[in-house]
This record gives sequence, structure tokens and C-alpha cells, in this order.
Amino acid sequence: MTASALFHTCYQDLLNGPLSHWLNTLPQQMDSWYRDDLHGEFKKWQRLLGKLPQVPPGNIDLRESVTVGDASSTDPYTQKQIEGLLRQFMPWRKGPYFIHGVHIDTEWRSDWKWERLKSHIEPLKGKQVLDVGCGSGYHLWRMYGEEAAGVYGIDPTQLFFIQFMAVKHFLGEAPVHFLPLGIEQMQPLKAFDTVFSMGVLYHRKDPMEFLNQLKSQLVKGGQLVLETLIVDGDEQTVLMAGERYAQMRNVWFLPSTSALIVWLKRLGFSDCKVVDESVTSTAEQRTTSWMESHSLQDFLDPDDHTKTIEGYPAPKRAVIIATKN
Ligand SMILES: Nc1ncnc2c1ncn2[C@@H]1O[C@H](C[S@+](CC[C@H]([NH3+])C(=O)[O-])CC(=O)[O-])[C@@H](O)[C@H]1O
Repeated sequence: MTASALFHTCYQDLLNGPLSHWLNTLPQQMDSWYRDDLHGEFKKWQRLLGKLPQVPPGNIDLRESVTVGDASSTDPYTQKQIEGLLRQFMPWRKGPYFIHGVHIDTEWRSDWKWERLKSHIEPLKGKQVLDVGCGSGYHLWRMYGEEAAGVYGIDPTQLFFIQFMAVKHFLGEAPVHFLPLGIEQMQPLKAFDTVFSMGVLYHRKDPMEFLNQLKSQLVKGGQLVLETLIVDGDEQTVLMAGERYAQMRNVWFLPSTSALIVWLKRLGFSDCKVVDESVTSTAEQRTTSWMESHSLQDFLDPDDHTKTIEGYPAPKRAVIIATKN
């Protein structure tokens, strides 16, 4: 498949909508995937995507989980084929997914994160929503389960795009789209009623610019749902990690929730509320047969799980909601 064919397969139905002008930049982006695919990995994934069997979706649940069909919705041979193909897209980090009886037991229980925030946010029914840093797109399906009218996720990681396309293959037609972009590549669209960004703020070197970019995607009065790593402390407390935090490179600022609220207010948000704070457990983030490498257990001090292996406070996350003035 060529870049332009891939583009038309994925985004044809968006070309007449509000994102049309901006979407014109995507074919160039996709071109670079083919150009830079030195080991042919992207083309291999695409070939494998093309082999996924066509199975009528059967019962779909997106309200309580991401489930399509069950073990009886196809024959054992097809089920094995589905599992074998999906395993080619490992590591699976965000999920879980249940596809025709195949349980993709991902590293993260992303459903727990959704449970923690779902009752606190503005109802999504009929809304246009954007998820910045959507990973494999798990939460996009849950947003659609809450009857959002248009669901868009952006994430620059190719494997997550492929994983999303694999899940979408089984879920069939839905106004749920993954755009393979980083936030810095998006024009300020001021088009979304709710903008989510979960697990991304601490990866950004300039958190103020990032929060402003999120704001610039919202309509006036729209809601930001921000989930990020935090530390305990007052309005003046922000931890800047060294080379690594819980073995992750690229971790910059971990503010206290009070500091984060000061940032949000200064940037023009109001009604800022902390709706959840929780320490990440090794039950929520762990090694599985779908993500076989190290996970949280290995990133904590073996003698003291309140600390990371580098001696920082162990991962604690907060969900904050705020309104764009
Ligand atoms: N510039 C960028 N723009 C957008 N996304 C980016 C960028 N850089 C990295 N990402 C993406 O942000 C996601 C962060 S993971 C959170 C997933 C989900 N939201 C979750 O809450 O489970 C958390 C973690 O792995 O620490 C990854 O999918 C990156 O590819």
C-alpha cells in the first residue's frame, strides 16, 4: 500500500469535515513512514493487518469494557488465527481488549484509569472529543461507548497506530479516528468540547506550552481532562526528575496538584478540580504474556515500594478537570 492509499483508507470520511484543511498535512507524514522504514517493519505490520479475518462483530460492549463478540462468535481456527496475528503487534501496553474470545491482557489496566475519571467529567454524549497521546486508543473506544459524536486520538507512535487499526478492524464502522501525529504538529483548532490528555504532561519538556496547546484545541467553555504523575506538596512543589524516573527516560516535571492548579489558572482555565489521586499499583501496571518486558515491579525499590529504583517517590497520578475560559 502507498502512503496516499493508506491515508484515503483511514481518513476519507473526514475530508469534508472541520478537520479537512489540517488533514492535508497527513499524507506527507505517512510518506515519511514508508521512506524511513529501513527494516520494513511498518510494511510488515501493514501486511499482517491485511490478513486479519473478517468476522461479523456480534455483541459489542464499549460501556464497561472494550469487547467485540465472544468465544462463540467464530470458530476455534479463526480465533487462533486472530490471536496469532494480534500477538505480532506486541508489546501491547494499553487495554485490555476482548476480541472474539481473545483476551489481550495488556501491561496496563487502562480500564481502571477510565473508572476513576468517568463519573467526574461532563457527559460526552453528542460531543466532539480529542485524546492527546492516546496510545493504542483504548480510551477512544470508551469515549465512543459514552456516545461521543466524534472521537479523535493523536499519538506519534507507529505501533500504536497499527494496534488501533487492528482493533478498529473488528469493531467496524465508527466515528473513532487515530491521527498519527504529535501535539506539536496540530494546528489550534478550537474545535473540541472535551480534550483529554492522560500520561503525557510529564513527557513534555515545556509543560506550559503543552497545556496551552491543549487549550488551543478546546472550544470556549470546553473541558480539559488531565491525568499526570504528581508528587505530594504545596503550590511551590515541583519535582524535576534526573536522567530517569521509574526507569523512564524523558520524564521532566512532576508537580503537586496545588502547583498544577496554579499553572492551569495562569493559563486561562477555571473550575480546576482534582477528582482523583492514586498511587499506581503493580496490579495496574505489570508484565503479561502480551507485554513481556519489565514493568512497574522492576522500576520500584525492591525493599521499599514507596520509592522508585532511583529513590524518587513512587508513581502517583492525579486526574484534574478544568474549564477553558
Ligand atoms: N508529542 C506527543 N504528542 C502526543 N502524544 C505523544 C507525544 N509524545 C509521546 N506521546 C504519546 O503519549 C503516550 C503516553 S502513554 C499514555 C497513554 C494513554 N493516554 C493512557 O493514559 O493510558 C504513558 C506512558 O507511556 O508513560 C504514548 O502513547 C506516546 O506515544
